[in-house]
Amino acid sequence: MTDVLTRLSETIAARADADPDSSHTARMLSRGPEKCAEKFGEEAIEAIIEAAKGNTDKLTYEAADVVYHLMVMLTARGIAWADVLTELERREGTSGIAEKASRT
Ligand SMILES: N=c1c2ncn([C@@H]3O[C@H](COP(=O)(O)OP(=O)(O)OP(=O)(O)O)[C@@H](O)[C@H]3O)c2ncn1[C@@H]1O[C@H](COP(=O)(O)O)[C@@H](O)[C@H]1O
Repeated sequence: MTDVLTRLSETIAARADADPDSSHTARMLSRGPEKCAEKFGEEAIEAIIEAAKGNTDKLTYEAADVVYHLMVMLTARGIAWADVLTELERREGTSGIAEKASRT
């Protein structure tokens, strides 16, 4: 059984050729990668505001918007969700503190 994020990434990829009048994803992708990046930034700021306020219900809702728009932005730049998962897997088990120390 595929997880919801993988299913969502597949839906977004499939919407690339869809009608922008009936698909929000197709509309975003038709506007180009810069607009997709701008929209991701707007959604991230909305999530930041709710996090700062401590409004947990709204933060959960905004977080879902952020994830969706992150995936749309990645798709607009031709990056597969599977590649992001591969990068996360590569990092698994490595502390961020240890990783940062190894850079210096
Ligand atoms: N997860 C989402 C999702 N999250 C948010 N949104 C849409 O993102 C839009 C954000 O609204 P805003 O008012 O902020 O932005 P906007 O209407 O584009 O306005 P502008 O910023 O362009 O002026 C809304 O229309 C939301 O419905 C999403 N649209 C689609 N999905 C998923 O994508 C699938 C495919 O959707 P379609 O591509 O629309 O078929 C759906 O089945 C869902 O699983």
